[in-house]
Amino acid sequence: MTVQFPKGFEWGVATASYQIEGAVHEGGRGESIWDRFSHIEGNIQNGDTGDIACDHYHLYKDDVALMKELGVKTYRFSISWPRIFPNGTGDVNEEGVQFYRNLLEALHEAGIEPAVTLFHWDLPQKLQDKGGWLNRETADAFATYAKTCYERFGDLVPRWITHNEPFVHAFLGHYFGEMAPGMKDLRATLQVSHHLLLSHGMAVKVHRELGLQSEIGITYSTSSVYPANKHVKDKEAAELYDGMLNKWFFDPVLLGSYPEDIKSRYEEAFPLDFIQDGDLDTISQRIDFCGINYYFRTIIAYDNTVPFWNGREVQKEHAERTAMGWEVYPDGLRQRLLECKERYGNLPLYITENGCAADDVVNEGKVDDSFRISYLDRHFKAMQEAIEQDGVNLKGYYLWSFLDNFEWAYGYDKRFGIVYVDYETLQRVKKDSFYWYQQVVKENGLPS
Ligand SMILES: OC[C@@H]1[C@@H](O)[C@H](O)[C@@H](O)c2[nH]c(CCc3ccccc3)c[n+]21
Repeated sequence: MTVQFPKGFEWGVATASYQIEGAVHEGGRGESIWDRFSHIEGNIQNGDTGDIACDHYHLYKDDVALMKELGVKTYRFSISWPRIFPNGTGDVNEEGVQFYRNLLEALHEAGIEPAVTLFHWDLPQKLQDKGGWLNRETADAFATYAKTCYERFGDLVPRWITHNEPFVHAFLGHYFGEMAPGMKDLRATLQVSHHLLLSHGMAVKVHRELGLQSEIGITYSTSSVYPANKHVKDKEAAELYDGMLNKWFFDPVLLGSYPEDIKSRYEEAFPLDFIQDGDLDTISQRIDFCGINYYFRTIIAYDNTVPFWNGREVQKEHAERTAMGWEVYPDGLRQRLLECKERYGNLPLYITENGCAADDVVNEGKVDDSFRISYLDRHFKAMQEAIEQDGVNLKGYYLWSFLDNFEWAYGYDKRFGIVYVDYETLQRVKKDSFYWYQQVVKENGLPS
């Protein structure tokens, strides 16, 4: 018995601009915060940068041809804001517009539907110089950038995603400090996260005002959060961590309010006075779908040395892990999808990212990545159970990632692609998982 998906389920692949494009000084592109951050000694493993990456900027036609061979219905990628507005605002860079029109036309020719992410962390440096997302005016700049993209590309884009993972950009970029712009300040982090969500709402509003036929949503990083054991302290800590990681970002958009339990703890330390009247109405504009990026589950133990959410991540002994050290836990995906349905109702969901890093090597022109095939197979089974048994309104899946690419602070060591990239020659090599996924797409299901 094969594992069958509903008719019309959309199979896709995903990438992001800074991670694959390269050509950072070409086509009129302005500097982004990731150009600045990756060129600071010590920030990125092996001193890697996105200067060349997969050189997708020059090789996009070959990459689209590979996607066509793969047979996917849809392709999620991000537009680099500093290619459209080199200074963040002001004059539009026509060369940048032309690059994305060329890409969109190649996808259209190939019969592949684009899902375009407006912001996947590569903020124009000029805006960062004026405070970045700490500055409420960056939300206005984002709405102008979004409007320009709708106007220039709207005829070729059926699906828009405002933001990729506001939690990661806010917390890893402004609290934990391991991502651009490399800050370590919780109050700043919460102000950034609010302005990210506000800009999302403003961009949705503009989309509706233009009366576009396309659909629009937002993509969240997410994880199902489990208490380390049955103690009430661990359960409370898991609740607060879930509030910090998930509810803080999902609730304002889908319920129109911040979660009280974690909000009151933050307010004990500082006023959340960056939240202005009317902001939550703007943020909670109706959206057409929600994107879910799931990779692993999270286990939390009570730890009162951790401020605000009093919990720290603990690792399950002897768990199966990917090359990122992330636990392979497919049931956590089903759990998280069900939680979303139960808390937010049954709005359409897409898995906008899922996949795994593995230590892939090329051997006589082939890459045996059976571990990745096993990871994907088990997550597809969990998705299918969520649809068939839990009634989750899951409409599609974007595999992270189409190509091996620049894995942020980890550089190029971590390979997530179903297509291997030789960074010396930029040659692409189809991994075994490429052929396996090609079959899944063709059959709309798994051989059991
Ligand atoms: O790490 C693999 C990919 C990145 O290459 C993508 O650019 C980014 O969108 C992305 N997000 C995640 C998950 C991040 C996460 C952090 C903390 C909690 C839950 C999820 C994994 N990935």
